[in-house]
Amino acid sequence: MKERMYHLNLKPEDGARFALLPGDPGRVEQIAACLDGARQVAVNREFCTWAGMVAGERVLVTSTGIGGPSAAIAMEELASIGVDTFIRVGTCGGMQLAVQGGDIVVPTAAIRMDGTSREYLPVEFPAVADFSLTRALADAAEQSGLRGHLGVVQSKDSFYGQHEPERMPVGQRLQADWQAWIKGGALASEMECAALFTVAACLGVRAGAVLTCVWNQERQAAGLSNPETHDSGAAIRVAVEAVRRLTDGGR
Ligand SMILES: O=P(O)(O)O[C@H]1O[C@H](CO)[C@@H](O)[C@H]1O
Ligand SMILES: O=c1cc[nH]c(=O)[nH]1
Repeated sequence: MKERMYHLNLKPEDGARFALLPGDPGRVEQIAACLDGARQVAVNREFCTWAGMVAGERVLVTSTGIGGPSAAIAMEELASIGVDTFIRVGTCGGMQLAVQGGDIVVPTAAIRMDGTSREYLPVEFPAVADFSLTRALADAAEQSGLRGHLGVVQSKDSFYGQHEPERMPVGQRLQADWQAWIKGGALASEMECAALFTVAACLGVRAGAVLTCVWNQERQAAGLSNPETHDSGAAIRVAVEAVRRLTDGGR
């Protein structure tokens, strides 16, 4: 029998062309429930993998855990068993006032404030989502009827550096950068897109993402209503519909 992947515990014969990548292992089963004939394939550390079918195409669902290092590991090991199309199905916090809890965000690119992507390519190299994949995600999001946003997201390594920067010795820098990202139009903040888009460029595979906005700290600070949601159902449906569109001749 062939060797299993060191972290994901998958065998080469478990491979597929498509992978859906939530950060949270708790989201894997919810995504798998939208596939045909899904079953669990492997579990190790934060990496839980199920496999099922969409429009006759085998699709893997693998959790990446939180942050760039484990997301890069998941992408590397999945690519080594044949995955060439990756869709992160994640969550984010809104930065622009128009991006509210419950909205869908489809990233076109990610600000590389993470550490992992810098161990792949110099920081001047942009972390860009695959165009055909992003178009399929944006079309599927539009069809969903939910409020959706297409644009740049910010990827960082410290969740609490985002939410409590004033506690950090480098807080002034974090806050100044945060305001600059907002002025530049960054829609939302999350933790994996920059690593995934950069590693995908290095591996010659496609990567995109669809994110559920869970809340918006800027709306809170401005005294505006700040609806909060932890339901990723709509983003999951958008991701599965995008896979369907890509398997229907969109490649
Ligand atoms: O819900 P997931 O996909 O994990 O995404 C977001 O949630 C985590 C932080 O709470 C980070 O991984 C961030 O990117
Ligand atoms: O505010 C948020 C919400 C989700 N994920 C993040 O990284 N930040």
